[in-house]
Amino acid sequence: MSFTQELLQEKFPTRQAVITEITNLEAILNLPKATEHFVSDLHGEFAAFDHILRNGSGNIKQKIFDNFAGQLTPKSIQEFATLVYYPTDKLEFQKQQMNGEELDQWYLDTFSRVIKLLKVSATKYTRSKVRKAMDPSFVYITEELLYTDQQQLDKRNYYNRILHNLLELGQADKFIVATCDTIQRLIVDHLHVIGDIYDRGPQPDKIVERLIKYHSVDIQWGNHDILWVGAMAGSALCMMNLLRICARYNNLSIIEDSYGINLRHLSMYAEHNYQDLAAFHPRMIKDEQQPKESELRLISQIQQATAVIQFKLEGQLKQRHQGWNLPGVGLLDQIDWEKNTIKIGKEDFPLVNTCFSTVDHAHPFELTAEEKSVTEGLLNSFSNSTDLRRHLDFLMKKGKMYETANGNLLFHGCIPVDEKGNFLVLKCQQESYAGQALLSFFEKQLRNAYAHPECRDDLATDLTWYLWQGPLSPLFGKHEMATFARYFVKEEKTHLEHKNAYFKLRHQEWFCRQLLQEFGLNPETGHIINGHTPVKKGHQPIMANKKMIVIDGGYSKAYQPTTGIGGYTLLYNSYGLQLITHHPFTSKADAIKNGTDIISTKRVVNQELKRQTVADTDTGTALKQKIRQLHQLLANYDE
Ligand SMILES: O=P(O)(O)OC[C@H]1O[C@](O)(COP(=O)(O)O)[C@@H](O)[C@@H]1O
Ligand SMILES: [Mn+2]
Repeated sequence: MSFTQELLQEKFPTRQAVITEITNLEAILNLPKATEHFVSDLHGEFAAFDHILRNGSGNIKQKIFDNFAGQLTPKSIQEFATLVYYPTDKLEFQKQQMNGEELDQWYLDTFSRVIKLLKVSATKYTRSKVRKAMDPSFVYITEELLYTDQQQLDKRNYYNRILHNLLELGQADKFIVATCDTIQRLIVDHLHVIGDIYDRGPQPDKIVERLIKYHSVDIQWGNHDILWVGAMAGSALCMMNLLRICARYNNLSIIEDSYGINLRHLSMYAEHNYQDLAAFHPRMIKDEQQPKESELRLISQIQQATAVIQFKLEGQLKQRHQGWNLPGVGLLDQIDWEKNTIKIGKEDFPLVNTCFSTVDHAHPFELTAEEKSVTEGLLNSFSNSTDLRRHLDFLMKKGKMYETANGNLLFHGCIPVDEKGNFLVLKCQQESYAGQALLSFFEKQLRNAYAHPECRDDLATDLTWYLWQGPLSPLFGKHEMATFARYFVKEEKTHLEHKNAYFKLRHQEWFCRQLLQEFGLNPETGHIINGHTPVKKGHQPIMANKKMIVIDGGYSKAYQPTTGIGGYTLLYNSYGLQLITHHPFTSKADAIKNGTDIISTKRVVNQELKRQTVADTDTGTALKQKIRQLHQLLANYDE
């Protein structure tokens, strides 16, 4: 008997136990496929993300429509939906609007509604799974209410008694909140986050905290997430990039207040060595409060200081890896200090907005003693931040370079290819990597770097930075990042970042099919789900005869003028795939008070010919395998 068989026998020691388990698993196979939810490029926009999780991208509202149409007015439907999304706040709001008998009646109506909604949200799951999704203190009552047949008079009295008791014993609010939470929990079974949780927006830490508590999630890393992982893995270059971006988006409080990393030394150093330069003021987002003048100055100084350290460290890295093709990186040695020009490619360009007083012209990549000590101190503080480490541990645990899920291929950026669609090859230490192998190579190196934060100048640590902006990085997908030129050169042609051929080819069905095959998926039924590149106004997120879906719709407020919307999400339920377009999120207070929902349109991408069941999913494949093993075990038991 194999080891697996022995384990199974221990768990199911009698013939009857095996038969019960087989029956149970067979029943699960016939349940409808549970709903998967896809989001991407959250970029620190916690409130919008939280709202989308709460409303299940419109799934909750849809269930209310389907089950209460004709019984509730559109306004009551919206109010009920808001209660399910934000039960605690909506209850408070409701209690300010009503009292006495009117309020009691509202509670009784609400009890029945939430129970009915819970019932329809639970139909796809086994009783045991539904029970696990409940607040333990209300399991007994909820099950009585869920599975009681109200049509029988005796039972109806019993049911009503429970509801009245909840009210009389002061448990009404707690019960409603618990039930709404369970509905939210059941409405989506699994969440896929296709990268870029971090940078630009104000609260990536709250997003990660929410994900840690979420019932089922996987993450495909984005290039911005890698900056943070890289910083924790000991890459000073990743750390300087993320600090520069935090300054650029006026988000330094994430570092100080959320992650408890003291920036005093950096601020003092920046104040001493840099002037106020408007080109380094933070990018201001519409509707956001302007910082005070003194704050603007300090942010500008910090952005300059971190940018200059970044450019010096880039030069050092370029010297360590001369074989890596890195245009646009470490350009400080291309400056003609007399003429105040820089050579980019073959041309010289005048420099603007310069802030190079700490650069030694003879050794432009060398950090000054103070830059060294600031950098060293910051790296240590990053590594000592328990919350940051906890968050990044979670990203490493739940994250991967790519995921295959129920026939679909999920990754943040691209698979680097040439114009004909051939996979580009990365050579590293006498080995060559391309296609799927390239992604696996990077993942292995990243895990290695993260496991050894004490090694700061080794290949694995430098590769974490390469993932951020290297030309063959699947998470980046451009030939270079023109950060230096965008700060210091006016000519726009130096700012161009050419996208990898992947981004043109992904419009072609044959190409997407080839990629699905490369990752072992069925090109007939699979889809590729991508983030990373905001879908511009007037462009289509669904491409290649529906084989490719790009869901970066711009949660990041800075990118909403480009996309013209508030973001996309994707739902994959038993009927197929639906793409949801969201309006920009206003605020939680607006959602509660005015019932503002942000769903704009829902588009069916793909409709299954036959409703999908668990048997058609990855879980189904695993269950069928288990059923086969149980049948083998059954043969060992006497009848
Ligand atoms: O808009 P900003 O802050 O200047 O950032 C632009 C930079 O961000 C990048 O687009 C990378 O970030 P994304 O992954 O969000 O696209 C670079 O290619 C580009 O240089
Ligand atoms: Mn990205």
